[in-house]
Amino acid sequence: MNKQAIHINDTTLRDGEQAAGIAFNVEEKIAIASLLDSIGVHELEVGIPAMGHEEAESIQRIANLGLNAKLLGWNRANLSDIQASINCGLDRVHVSVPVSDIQIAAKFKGQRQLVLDKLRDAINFACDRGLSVSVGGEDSSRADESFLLEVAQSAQEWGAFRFRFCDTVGVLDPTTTYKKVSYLVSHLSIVIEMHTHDDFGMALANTLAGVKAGAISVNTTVNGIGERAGNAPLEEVVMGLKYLYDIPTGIDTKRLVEVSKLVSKATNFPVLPWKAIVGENTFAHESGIHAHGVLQNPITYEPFAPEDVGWERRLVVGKHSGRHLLLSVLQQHGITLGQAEIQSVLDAVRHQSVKTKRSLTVEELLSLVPQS
Ligand SMILES: CC(=O)SCCNC(=O)CCNC(=O)[C@H](O)C(C)(C)COP(=O)(O)OP(=O)(O)OC[C@H]1O[C@@H](n2cnc3c(N)ncnc32)[C@H](O)[C@@H]1OP(=O)(O)O
Ligand SMILES: O=C(O)CCC(=O)C(=O)O
Repeated sequence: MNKQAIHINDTTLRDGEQAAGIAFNVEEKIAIASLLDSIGVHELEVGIPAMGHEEAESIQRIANLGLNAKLLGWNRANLSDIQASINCGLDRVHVSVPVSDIQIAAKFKGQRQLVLDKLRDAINFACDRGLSVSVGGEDSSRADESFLLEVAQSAQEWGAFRFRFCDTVGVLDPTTTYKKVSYLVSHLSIVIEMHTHDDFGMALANTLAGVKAGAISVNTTVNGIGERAGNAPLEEVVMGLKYLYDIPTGIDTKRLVEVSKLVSKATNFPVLPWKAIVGENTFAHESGIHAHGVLQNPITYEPFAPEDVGWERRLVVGKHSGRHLLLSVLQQHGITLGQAEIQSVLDAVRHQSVKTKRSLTVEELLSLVPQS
């Protein structure tokens, strides 16, 4: 596999915000864009200029920040959408066309030729105005492969610099993704970008499979927010590339938790504790056997060091804890117990944990230690 650095095009501010129930205000969009830029994300899909009003204002204000990241506006294959992007001060536009017959029937009267005509007009309009044009094949995964290739090759010929392969309803698995993306890569000279959804929990796996097949740009969202089950999470893609494929992104991974917290607050949706990379349990150890291993060597139960993403390791006492963890925690508080005493504290910990349905605080643990 080619190990060239992968380009991250984060769409938290476009597809991420399309999640039902999420609506960022201007200040939140600016704060998210600025933080993503400061950790080194290469490109930001900042929104949909054709929505007008507050959305256009936030895009305009982000464009005026002078960020290092390239900024991209999402557009339908409509000249008025592209004009709205220009009016926001963007010089890079993404033009989306439906490519599966299911989508073409719903949007373009079932006419494949209309897809090509509208795309050609949109690319010409944008290129004539000096814009860089990225093209997206909506529902690429369910499209007829020869028509998908025809659209992508036409986009390349008309001047697009990139083609986005969209698994719009998240129906691919990694093997199929690899085959489909390899086919496109072998017939195109422009960059292929992956855009995946998590309807079957495959968004990360399919993004990585696309990279393996030769895609060198990927669409992500912070915490995986996005339409329905969401998109490929930024934090998972960056850490997956780094540790599973040894592929650099140049992103400051130590701030991924900070980014996750900002976006979680702005969305008003909490991150689940067991969410990969950024969930608060990802470096918490309670179970006896795990804690025993981690106390000897953290790599027994951690794939990488917590500091790598901005977390700290937590050893917590609860229902599944064992003697070694208990002894270690108590020792930190100057308490040494014998075998019989430690077993009775452990029994009390289990009882209290079930009663309160959570781990114990240190104070609660200490209160269970018999006074000598
Ligand atoms: C897979 C994706 O995520 S695609 C991105 C989807 N994102 C969103 O929809 C969020 C933002 N959307 C919006 O604010 C609005 O839908 C707008 C401003 C884009 C359009 O709003 P409205 O004019 O009210 O139209 P509405 O959303 O009801 O319908 C969509 C229209 O776009 C057309 N359309 C859909 N996709 C495309 C496309 N790729 N290129 C051109 N036209 C398209 C539809 O056929 C329909 O056209 P019609 O009005 O002539 O029937
Ligand atoms: O960019 C496109 O073409 C569509 C992107 C998208 O959000 C999707 O297909 O899920």
